[in-house]
Amino acid sequence: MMHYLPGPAETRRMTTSELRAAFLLEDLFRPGEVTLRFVDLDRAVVGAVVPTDGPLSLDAPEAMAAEYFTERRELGILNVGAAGSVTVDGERFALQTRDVLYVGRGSRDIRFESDDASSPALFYLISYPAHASHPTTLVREADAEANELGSQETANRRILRKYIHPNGVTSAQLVMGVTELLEGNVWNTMPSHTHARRTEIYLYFQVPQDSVVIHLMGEPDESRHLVMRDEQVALSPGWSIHSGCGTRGYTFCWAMGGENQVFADMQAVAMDTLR
Ligand SMILES: O=C(O)C(=O)C[C@H](O)C(=O)CO
Ligand SMILES: [Zn+2]
Repeated sequence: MMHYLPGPAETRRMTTSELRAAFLLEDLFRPGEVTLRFVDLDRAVVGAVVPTDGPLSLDAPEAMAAEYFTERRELGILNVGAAGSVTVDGERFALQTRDVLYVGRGSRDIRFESDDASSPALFYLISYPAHASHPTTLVREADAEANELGSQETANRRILRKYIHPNGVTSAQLVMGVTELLEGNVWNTMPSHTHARRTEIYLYFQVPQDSVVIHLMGEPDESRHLVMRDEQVALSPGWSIHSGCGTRGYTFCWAMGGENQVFADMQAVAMDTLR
C-alpha cells in the first residue's frame, strides 16, 4: 500500500527500470475512477479522479484509519482536463483547466463531477497531513501569483504560478503551483536545487504525444534521469535535484510538503558540481 523511496546510496546502483519503479508514478488518470497512491515522502497522497458517467466521491481507504479523507489532512486539487466541479460539504466549486481548489482539514464530503462525460475533467490530487484547518478556497489560474522566469538564451523562459503558498491561499504545509514553458523553451529549474527541509512532487502534463521530458534527479554529483511522458509523476526526495528538459514545451504541477513553506528555501547547486 505504501510506496517507499530508496535513499541516495541505493539510488546510485539502480537500473533504469528500478529507478522508474521507485521514482515515477503512472496510470493515475483512469476514466470513471478515483486512484490514490500513498507515498513515503512527507506522508503524501498522490491521486487522480476522472468522473465520467456520474459523480465520484473521495473516501478514506481503510489504511488511513480515518472516518473521512480530510479528517487529519489537507488537499490540493488541480484540474488538468476539461471543465468540471468539486462539491465540498454541499458547496460547489467550478474548475476550468488549470484552476486549483484547496480543501481544508475537516471537510467531510468531497464529490467530483465533469461538465461533459465525453470530455472529462482530470482532477489531480495532492494531500499531506495537516495540524490546523484552513478555509477551502478556489484559485483560478488567472488569480494565481504569476512570475516570468528564465531567458531565451538558456531556453528556460517560463511562467511560474503559485496557487497555494503563504502569500496566497494559506495551508498547513502544502505548497502548490504550476509552471508553463513558453513557446520554444524547454528547461525547467536549471540551475537545479535540492531541498533540505521539503520534498517535492512533479506532475508533467500538456506534454505532446510525440514528445518526452527528461527529468533529472539524484544527488547533484550522481545525477540520474527519468524519461517522462504526459500525465506521469516524478517523486523528489529532499536530497535529489529536480530539473527537466523537454523535446518541446510542456507544463508541470509542482507540490511540496515538509517543515516550512518558504519557496526560496532551496539549496542551489553550482553548475560546476553537477555530474
Ligand atoms: O520552473 C521552475 O523553476 C519551477 O517550477 C521550480 C519548482 O517549482 C521548484 O523546484 C520549487 O521548489
Ligand atoms: Zn524545488
